[in-house]
Amino acid sequence: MSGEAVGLDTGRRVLRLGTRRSLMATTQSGQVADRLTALTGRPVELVGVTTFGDVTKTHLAQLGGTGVFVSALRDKLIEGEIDFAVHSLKDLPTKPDPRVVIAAIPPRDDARDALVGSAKLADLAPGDRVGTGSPRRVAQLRMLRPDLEYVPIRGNADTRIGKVTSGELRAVVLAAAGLGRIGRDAEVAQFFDVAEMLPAPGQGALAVECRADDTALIELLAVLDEPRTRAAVVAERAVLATLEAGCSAPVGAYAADDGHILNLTATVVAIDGTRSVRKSTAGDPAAAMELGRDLATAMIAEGAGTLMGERTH
Ligand SMILES: NCc1[nH]cc(CCC(=O)O)c1CC(=O)O
Repeated sequence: MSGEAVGLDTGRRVLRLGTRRSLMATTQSGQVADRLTALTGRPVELVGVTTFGDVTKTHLAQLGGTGVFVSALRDKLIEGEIDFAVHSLKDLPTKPDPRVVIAAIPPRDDARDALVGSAKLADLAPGDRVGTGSPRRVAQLRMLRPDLEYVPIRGNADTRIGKVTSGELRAVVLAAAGLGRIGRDAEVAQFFDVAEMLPAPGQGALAVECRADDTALIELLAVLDEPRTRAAVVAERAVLATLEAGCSAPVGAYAADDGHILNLTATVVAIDGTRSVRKSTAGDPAAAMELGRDLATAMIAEGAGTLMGERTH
């Protein structure tokens, strides 16, 4: 989409939506843009932004910090070059940035992890090589299949799937939502039930972010918010924040409501897959934050902190 900005009339000018340039990012940004235009009549223009996470060759888990995909978009927001941004919620650091607000959390896509390859996990042969760059996935996969070889990989989903096609790896594990967004979900051999492989907190959900002082836009973007998804991801992220873990920690969490009660399950798994702490709880969606925080506190009492500590040297 494109169009002329109309002076200072914030009620009319084209809104600039900053997006990473990957197919996954432009697809999810485009969907949010179209939905916003459909609901409000406001035209939206996509503005491509290159992020450090897109150009670095460093393995993500070695970057040490969270939010490598996020900071470049936030910088553009603060500089006023874009009006809002769409992030994969699981890439957002739990530490709030006072300069920005999450103005909306749209309805969640598929939260599950998926195996791309020629066979289901149970049907792979001992020693088969499975690619994933995520300690959370490796730790949980090792619990299910300790006899496979787990190979750290990075790059966009296309690159990762290419390693299966080329025969370098037997399978790779990716987020189902991302595969759907790039039109590769037909290549999935197995969707992991959330009970056997807990997703990353916020997986499959998006965050629509704008400047904290842009009250008119905050009000406009609220039309995209879905309270049920928001409650679920608030609970999941409260687990992560209370555990003081980042997006590369072996922490899984998933919450969903049954119409009344929010059910939350979370796990911390030692990276070698030999030990884990896993707990579930349920409560009022209006108290999602406390639900997540209290569950994490109970997990820490059962040794979750020690398990996470063992992933670093
Ligand atoms: N960390 C990269 C990332 N961030 C969001 C997604 C997928 C989409 C989502 O979970 O919303 C992915 C790729 C993956 O984990 O396979």
